[in-house]
Amino acid sequence: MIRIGIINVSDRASAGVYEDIPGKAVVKLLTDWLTCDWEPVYRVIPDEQDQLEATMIELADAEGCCLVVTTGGTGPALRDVTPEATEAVCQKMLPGFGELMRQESLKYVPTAILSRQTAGIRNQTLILNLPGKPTAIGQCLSVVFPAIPYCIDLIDGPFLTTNETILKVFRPKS
Ligand SMILES: Nc1ncnc2c1ncn2[C@@H]1O[C@H](COP(=O)(O)OP(=O)(O)OP(=O)(O)O)[C@@H](O)[C@H]1O
Ligand SMILES: Nc1nc2c(c(=O)[nH]1)N[C@H]1C(S)=C(S)[C@@H](COP(=O)(O)O)O[C@H]1N2
Repeated sequence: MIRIGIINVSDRASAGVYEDIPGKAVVKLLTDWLTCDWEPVYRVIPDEQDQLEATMIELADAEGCCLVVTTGGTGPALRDVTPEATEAVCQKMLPGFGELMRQESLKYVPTAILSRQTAGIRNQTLILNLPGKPTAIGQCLSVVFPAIPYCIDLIDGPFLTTNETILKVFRPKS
């Protein structure tokens, strides 16, 4: 079974102050888009770098997720450490993901440039950061997702398929 990790990184959501809306939004989008069998491995944790790194490692190495999507903690605030945690656990960074998501987000908010969201590879797992704003989830994920299945092919992960009438993926012809 294909497994995809979702980590909602938020002090307030993890404390139950508000609902983990961004994490649930990721699950909903993937459910709508993916036609292959998959299951979410879901976590809600505070903005603590040690805990975030440990959770990313757990989902990648122990839970076998081919993709781990984080929400929140990408901004300039003191407690925002998601990109640092991502860099710490990845062997390779893929800065194009952050560049494209910021470019897309700028169509909606001038504060898009405040997100340091990035992506990287840990062994056979792609780790991708999204901002915590619930409205940012679809805006960011839909613009980068067309490249994600091929990225996972390149790290010898499972073959992801989508409903092409909703979201078309791109795989270069060999
Ligand atoms: N579940 C949610 N419901 C409503 N708004 C949310 C939710 N999650 C995030 N947000 C909004 O997105 C912003 C950024 O999310 P993020 O999770 O990074 O929050 P934050 O301000 O760093 O604080 P916290 O870590 O306590 O969530 C929040 O300030 C809030 O406005
Ligand atoms: N698409 C989109 N991107 C966005 C936003 C948004 O509302 N929509 N908010 C921005 C703001 S205000 C901040 S501070 C940064 C970081 O958010 P985070 O700390 O929740 O990850 O994301 C930015 N990117």
